[in-house]
Amino acid sequence: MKVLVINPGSTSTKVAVFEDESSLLEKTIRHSSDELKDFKSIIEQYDFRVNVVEKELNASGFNLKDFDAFVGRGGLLHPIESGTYRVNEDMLQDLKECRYGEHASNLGAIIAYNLAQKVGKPAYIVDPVVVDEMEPLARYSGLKGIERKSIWHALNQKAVARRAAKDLGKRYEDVNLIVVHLGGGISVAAHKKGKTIDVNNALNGDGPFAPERAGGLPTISLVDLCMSGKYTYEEMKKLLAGKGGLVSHLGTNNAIEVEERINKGDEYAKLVYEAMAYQIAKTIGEMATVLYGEVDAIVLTGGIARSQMLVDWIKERVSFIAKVLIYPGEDEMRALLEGALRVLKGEEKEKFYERI
Ligand SMILES: Nc1ncnc2c1ncn2[C@@H]1O[C@H](COP(=O)(O)OP(=O)(O)O)[C@@H](O)[C@H]1O
Ligand SMILES: CCCC(=O)OP(=O)(O)O
Repeated sequence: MKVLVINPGSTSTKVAVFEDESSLLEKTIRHSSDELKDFKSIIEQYDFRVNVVEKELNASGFNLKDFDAFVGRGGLLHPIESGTYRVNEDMLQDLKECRYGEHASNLGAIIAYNLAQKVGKPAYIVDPVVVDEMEPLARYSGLKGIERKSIWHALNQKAVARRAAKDLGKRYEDVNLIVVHLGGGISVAAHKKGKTIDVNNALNGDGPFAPERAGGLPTISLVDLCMSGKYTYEEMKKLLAGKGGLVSHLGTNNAIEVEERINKGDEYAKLVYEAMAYQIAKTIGEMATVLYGEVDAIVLTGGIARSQMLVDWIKERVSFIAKVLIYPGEDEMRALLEGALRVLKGEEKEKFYERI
């Protein structure tokens, strides 16, 4: 069975082809903040991202007719349980309207579906960024009517958490982990015996700043900026998610470039990068309290977990809590494949998304 996997992230588009469990192609195409800056919305990026996918397929001699199924990273829908969902009209409508917000992952289902339609095959998403297992206490903010939301790297966090539990010689359902995904956005989650009971909103809300996200901000200063007349509503949203974090301070979403600058003696770049590590460590500390200090391991994953510099800064501050395990990069492409295969092989029932 041949499956095409499409994973649009905020700083990259990842494309993979699998024949059953074997990988035939895995490509990551990175997008600089400069390259994406002129798109007014995520949906406007559709042609650009599809071209990226088609170019990779053509270059490697694949044809859409070769595929039995298409699977995309799942985007901003209403909160749902973990699983493999068949892409349907209800889902497409919410994603196209960006009813629950804008993020590159909204394009995963749309691209997978449109390519699948051309050859009459099914399209799926697996564990989208809105998988919600938060406990009631975690949902409260200090303002009635504003609820904390579970928007995170659910797909990779779940896959890597299972791998870490296995490496600890235990089942995922028997361990407590704090998992940190270090990507264009950063999510820090408390996994308690197989359920993610709390996580920062990696897109907009709380938690550390990230390569292209502002993270938690002093509220009155934020209100002042919103009311200053300098920015429209749309510009303000883009400032917080897209032009925040490293992009805001250093003009780039590329952590490798930041490290190059630091190695050449850029002191400001070093301060900003270390401040990001500081905020990540602080959020790990918060999640340790969520787990009453009973933490089997802290797990660092995502693209920036490849950075020795950032990992060392985080380790210095959190190693007293639990051992730190590093899984650089991500398992998202294989996790998407496995979710689709479970359904295609009849091992699991496909789920259907309904608009509410
Ligand atoms: N070897 C590396 N050292 C430091 N940072 C890295 C390395 N490889 C990738 N990155 C950074 O990881 C980030 C992207 O992470 P990734 O998980 O692929 O992101 P996303 O899926 O959110 O686009 C970028 O800032 C990129 O520069
Ligand atoms: C929308 C939450 C997940 C996220 O931030 O993904 P990226 O790091 O790919 O932007």
